[in-house]
Amino acid sequence: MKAVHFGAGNIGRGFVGLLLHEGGYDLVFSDVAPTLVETINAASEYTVHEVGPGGSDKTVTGFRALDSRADPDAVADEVAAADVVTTAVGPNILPFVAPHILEGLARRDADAKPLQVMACENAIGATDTLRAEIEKLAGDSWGDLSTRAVFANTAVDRIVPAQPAGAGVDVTVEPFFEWAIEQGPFGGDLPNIPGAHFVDDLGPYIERKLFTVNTGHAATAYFGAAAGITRISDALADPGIREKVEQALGETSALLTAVHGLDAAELADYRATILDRFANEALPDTVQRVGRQPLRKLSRHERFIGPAAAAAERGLAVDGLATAIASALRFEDAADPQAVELQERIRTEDAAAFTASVTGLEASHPLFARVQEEVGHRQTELGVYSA
Ligand SMILES: NC(=O)c1ccc[n+]([C@@H]2O[C@H](COP(=O)([O-])OP(=O)(O)OC[C@H]3O[C@@H](n4cnc5c(N)ncnc54)[C@H](O)[C@@H]3O)[C@@H](O)[C@H]2O)c1
Ligand SMILES: O=P(O)(O)OC[C@@H](O)[C@@H](O)[C@H](O)[C@H](O)CO
Repeated sequence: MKAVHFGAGNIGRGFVGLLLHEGGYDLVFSDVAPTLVETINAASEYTVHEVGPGGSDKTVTGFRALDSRADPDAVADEVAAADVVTTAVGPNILPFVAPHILEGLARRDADAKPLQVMACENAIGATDTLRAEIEKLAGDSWGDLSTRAVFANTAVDRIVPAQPAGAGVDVTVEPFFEWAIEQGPFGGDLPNIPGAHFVDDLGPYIERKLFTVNTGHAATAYFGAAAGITRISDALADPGIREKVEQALGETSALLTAVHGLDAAELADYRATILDRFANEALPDTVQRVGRQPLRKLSRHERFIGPAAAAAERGLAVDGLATAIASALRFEDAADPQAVELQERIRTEDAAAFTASVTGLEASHPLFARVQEEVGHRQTELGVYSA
């Protein structure tokens, strides 16, 4: 069995690649970073170091890597002959992966089993987004090609920090992981991924994950950055920060109970487990990595505005989420183009226009005025004019 995985970065090697290897797949990584591709091809095995309570080392073998910019032809051939294709490139990169999958489907034997495609990104419906990109590119030819692949949404959860320079292909990760996958699209012929669980309705799983793990993580990062803290575990060790993160997560849990009927006591346990994971001192994770791309994180269906908007529509509390959003508006990182753009725009756009374009909220939405108010506070703090 063969799996082609796009994005040989942190989660690609430290989670998706590891589980596919354990499931018996030969692994072909496809990436656009030539040095990373070379380093992977120079190694015959790599180690996934799980650090923290219960962690152990896992060895991955049977892999190689391709540079999809230098050798798109080889990537298409690998996709044509693969059983599974996965991605972990970032939701904004999916349009650049789509042409490779489409070309692979065009070259695929029409009698072969359908290719099983799963995007493993932190976003609701990421595989649907990838499929839509492929369909758009294919145009009229999609009618024939669509039978050559099945597409399943997934929710992946494992914290994989940025790896230190010199680590080679090895990856340091937390021991915890969870991978939930929609099972309907496979028609009973499930991919062999040990430890993954297949579910009928992914909606509650992806929302529970994104609006708890990722809301709490990003809130910890932005509160931590505002306090001059670098490590996520140090940020959460600050009682004032922890209290604010817990307040925001109390609100997202109330929403998940209201929308999906999730049990409040089980959600409390889930939150406690997650905060323990953030507090893992053995994991060298930073507020810069977790807070990266703040414009994406402040967009309409993401970890802050998504749950806060839905909560406001139901008349549920949003004070904790609004405080986290206010902190996100203060995130600065000269090495992160979105953080630079965020700070530039907050200095130059009026509060209402900024709120509308960054969050995607309509001015009439019950959350709009609250976010606009936080934008105004930030502008006052910066001494810039707000209309
Ligand atoms: N790191 C985590 O803890 C974690 C956990 C769950 C989900 N995720 C999600 O996984 C995705 C990747 O995150 P990451 O932390 O591994 O990031 P990363 O930056 O470590 O890895 C991304 C990789 O994608 C490669 N890439 C960029 N453009 C590409 C292209 N066009 N084709 C192929 N490869 C390309 C990059 O070179 C890089 O190696 C994101 O959507 C993230 O939200 C990350
Ligand atoms: O990858 P992002 O930028 O969407 O979010 C940063 C982190 O919160 C994220 O990578 C987590 O570590 C991960 O989602 C844990 O499963």
